[in-house]
Parts: sequence; C-alpha cells; structure tokens
Amino acid sequence: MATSSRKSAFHAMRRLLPFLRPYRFWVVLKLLITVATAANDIFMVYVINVLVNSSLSGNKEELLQAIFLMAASVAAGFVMGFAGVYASGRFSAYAVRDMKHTFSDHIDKLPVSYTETRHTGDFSSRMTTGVNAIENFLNGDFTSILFHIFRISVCIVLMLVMNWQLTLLCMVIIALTGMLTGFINRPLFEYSSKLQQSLAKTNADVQDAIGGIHIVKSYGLVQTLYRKFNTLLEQVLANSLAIEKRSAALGAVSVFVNMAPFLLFFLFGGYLVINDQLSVGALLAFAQFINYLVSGLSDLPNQWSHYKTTAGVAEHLFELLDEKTERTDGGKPVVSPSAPALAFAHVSFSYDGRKRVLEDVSFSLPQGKTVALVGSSGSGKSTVFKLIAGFYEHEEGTVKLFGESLSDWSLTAARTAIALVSQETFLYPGSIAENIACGKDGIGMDEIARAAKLANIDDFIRSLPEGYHTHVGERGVRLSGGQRQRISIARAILKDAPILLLDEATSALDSDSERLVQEAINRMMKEKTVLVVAHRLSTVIEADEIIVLDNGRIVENGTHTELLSRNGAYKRLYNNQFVQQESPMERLERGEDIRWRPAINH
Ligand SMILES: Nc1ncnc2c1ncn2[C@@H]1O[C@H](COP(=O)(O)OP(=O)(O)OP(=O)(O)O)[C@@H](O)[C@H]1O
Repeated sequence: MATSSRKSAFHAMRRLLPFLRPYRFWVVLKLLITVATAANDIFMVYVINVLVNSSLSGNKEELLQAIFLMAASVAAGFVMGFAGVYASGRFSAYAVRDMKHTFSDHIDKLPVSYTETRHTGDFSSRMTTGVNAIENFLNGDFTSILFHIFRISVCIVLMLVMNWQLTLLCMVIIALTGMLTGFINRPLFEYSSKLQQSLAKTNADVQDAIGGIHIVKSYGLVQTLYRKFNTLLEQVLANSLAIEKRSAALGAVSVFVNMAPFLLFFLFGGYLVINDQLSVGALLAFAQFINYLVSGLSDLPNQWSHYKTTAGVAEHLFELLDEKTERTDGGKPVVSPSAPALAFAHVSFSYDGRKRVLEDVSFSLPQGKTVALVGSSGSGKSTVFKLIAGFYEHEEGTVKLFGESLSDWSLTAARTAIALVSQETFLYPGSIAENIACGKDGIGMDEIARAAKLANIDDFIRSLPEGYHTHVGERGVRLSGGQRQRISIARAILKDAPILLLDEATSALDSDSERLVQEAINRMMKEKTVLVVAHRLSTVIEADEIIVLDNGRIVENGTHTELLSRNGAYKRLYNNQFVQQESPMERLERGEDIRWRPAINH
C-alpha cells in the first residue's frame, strides 16, 4: 500500500518534468545552488571552529584567515540566496504559466459529454488550488528536501568523525524529543483538520446563502439559515479553543524539547573538553551541527507531507490531461446544393449507454425550410441539437449535413455551418461588440451594428454611455434577459451560418421585450434553414413541418393543420401547451373570438 502510494506520488511528480524541461538551466542552477548553500553552512561551522580555537590559542594569522573566510562565506551565502530564489521563482512561474496554457487548451478540447457531467467548480478548483499548490512546491519545498537531506547527511558524517560517542548521545536525545513532540502534536492535527472542515462548511453555507439570496429572502429562510450558521460557528469556536489550549501546552513543552539536547550535549561535551578529548571550537561546531540536525529533522516531515499533498493535487490535475479530447479528424466536404441541409436516418442515442433517449429518429430538413421540434419536457428535443452540433456522438444511424455524413465533417467545419441560439444566453467578459463578433476575425463595427439593428438591440446599445464598447460580465453593465437574448441573436445573425438551430425561450419576458425578441428571431429565420425547438404557437403554425417527439421517438409529423386534424399527440400538446401560452393579442391576431360570454345553463 505504502509502496504504491509512493509510486503514484513519484509518478505524479514525474509528470511535472515536461513542464520544467524548457527551463532546465534554471532548475539545474537552483539544484547546484541548493547543494552549495548547504555546503556553505557546513563550511561556516568549520570556520567558527577555527576562529574559536585560534582566538583561544592566540594564533593571529589563523584568526585573520578565519575572519576572511567567514566574510567570504557570508558573501557567497548572500549571492547564492539571491540567485537561488530568482532561479526557482523564474522556472516555477514559467512552468506554471505553461501548465495553465496546456490545461485550458485541453479543457477547451474536451467533449461536452465530459464537461456537462462535471461541476464547473471542479475545473476552477483544479486550475487554481491545484496549480497554486504546485507553484508553491516548485518555489519552495522542491529543493528544501534536497537541502536538508544533504546538510543532515554531511553533518552526521562529520560529527561521527569528530566524536562518535557524543554523536550517538545526540542522536538518542534528538530521537526521544522528536517522539515527545510528535505525541503532543498528534491531537493538534486532528483538531486542526476538524477546524478546517467546519470552516469549509461555514464558507460553503455562506456561499450557498448568498447565491440563493432571492429565494432565501422571499421564503423567509434567513432565521433558519442563521440558526444553522450559529451552530457551525460554535463548532468552529470549540475547535479553535481546543487548538489554542494544545498550542499553549506545546509552547511550554517545546522550550524543554529544544533545550534538552543542548543541556545534555554540553554536559557530556564539556566533560570531553575538560579532559582534552575535544577542542572548544569543535564543541561549538558540534552544537551548530546539532542545530542543523534538529531544524532539518523537524522541517523534513512537513516538507515531505507537502510533497505528498502536491503529488496528490498534481495527480488530480493531470487526470484532466488523460481525458480524451474531441475528435479532430474529418474535413470540409464539398456539399451538394440540392441535398437537404440536415438529415437524420434511424438515429439512436443514449447518454449512459443503457437508456435510449433517442430511438430510430429519421427526418430531413430541406434547405431554406423550417422544421419545428415539439414534445413534452425530456422527450429528446435538445438532444437532437447536441448530436447535430457534435457535442455527443450518436450510436446508431446516420446524421448528414448537406448530404455528407457528420463523421466526414471536422467538428470545426460542421459547427461553422450552424448557428445555435439557445435559451441560455452566454455572454463572456468583454465589450458588447466583442460579444456580438464572438471571436470572428476582421469584423468591422458597421457589420456588428447592422447585426445588432436586425436583432433590435442597436438603439439600446447606443444609449449606453460607452455604446458598443460597454463591458458586460461580472463588473460590467447588467442586462435584462431580453437584452441578453437579442445580443445572442445579433451574434447568430453576424455568424451567418446556413443552418440555424433555435431553442425558443420558455421563460416569460415582458410583452415589449418579448415583441422585440420575436421580431429579431423572425428576421433571422428568413432565408435560413431552421430547426427550431418550438414553444410558441406562431412558430409551429408557420413551420414547414412539425416533428412530434415523445420519449425519444417521432410519433407524428406533418404541418400544423394536418396534425391537428389527426387528433393525436400533437393535438394534445397543442391544447395543453401552445394555446395556454398565447396572449389574448396573439389569439385575436389569429382571428379567434375571445369575447367573454356568461355561462348559460340550458
Ligand atoms: N447530459 C445528460 N446526461 C444524461 N442524461 C441526459 C443528459 N441530458 C439530457 N438527458 C436526458 O435525456 C432525456 C432527453 O433530454 P432533452 O434535454 O433532450 O429533452 P428536451 O425534450 O429537450 O427537454 P426540455 O424541453 O425540458 O428541454 C431526458 O430524459 C434527460 O433526463
């Protein structure tokens, strides 16, 4: 078990190497400096030894030499300190930058099937906490472990050479005091991990409460949450107090633990000096070696645990790089002008490989026509869109774009042929103009404004103080649902893809906003081939064909009038869903008599 965890920690760390390779000069420099710094520390001890002995014996020449060597050692330590920090700072910053590039590039290429099933927090925590932990490790503990191991080893060898009995005595004392500290420390770890857990819980609760502040306020949940929060705070307080009590005890004990080796050492060492078995300089050098040993041995477990934690974090992070990316094969086939823009033939699909959410679906969408997909919630309408956009691969049957199988298209080419307008409007941090251009190169402001005009949003944008350069997003302008929708419609208009995949909004907008959005959609639909998930009666009535999905199967298809006359699934949907959503104005426009008549009992 232990071997396998060591192996996996080693394996995870090995995966950092490719990121360090381009900066190997700085890595090697840092390693050399680390060893040289440890050697310099030991050299300094030697110099102190000479300094003390020469002062006591009155050897001026040796004393001056020792002072000169000490100054040289201090100067070397100064230069190495600077160069070491600079070197590790440099390679860790560059390696982390490259790592972030690699990860974000890989995340971009991951299939939607992967990202849809993961919490967004998972990606961000891997990219922030994970990468930061690696950066800290590279910047610090990476070489500290080497430093201590090297310095401790040399110290022990020199101590054994100087006086092996005194060395053994020191080792036994250090081992005993180490065990004592560990014994006192252990419960402290437990309390501090409990404290971390309760703190994490309070943070999560606060985040949840703030995230859902509208619901919290409107349902009067404040008092309930307040009580829960208070209980958590009491737990945090209890754990903090327990830690403080232990820390106070540990502080007192640590004075003894730190002094004990020296007391016993000087007792025995002094005896050796009196009996001329050890020089005073050697005694002081010994004391300094013990100091190095104690500080190294107390630091190493921490650094080792940082190493293991970082290895765990790195493992978790690198798992992302092992995930298969979207396919990159296929090209841009030469399309036939007469072929249907889109055709499904006997397509079946399941998300989990067991339950089919589409079953033997076949339909065709001729160029320039509009097909409406209707069906109850969960019937598979959005899944059809996801297959067309190549977010998921269908299991059976064929999907063709302009007569060519989707698998012969590269995903980029297929997605260029499609403009997707979904209910979820995604605006990224940037200006309104950037959001409309949506990464399209070489787009002039006049084209952006033309698309915005068609989308009924130009006037609103111009009324903003910074117009098209207004920033949207976290710290940008707040936009209403309708305004966001119209910006995403402008984006689709500018994209000018031959096929429009439109998921009509179900959420109600106020009537003005609704009219503006609807006008924009109608303009966009003109002269395009449209597959629309329809929620509005006017859309289904005007569609060239309506496809009714039920539990992933096509149960009916035809025009509005044909389907109504069949008295089947569409008729039921029509009565339950579409008619209810219509406003009185729309019903009047359709010529329906909506005057209220008193009920007459015959
Ligand atoms: N990522 C997913 N993983 C697993 N199952 C999914 C996933 N997305 C959708 N489903 C399931 O597939 C079925 C069809 O879902 P889909 O979203 O296509 O329905 P829909 O007709 O668009 O529904 P709505 O009108 O509510 O948007 C549902 O049973 C749904 O639970």
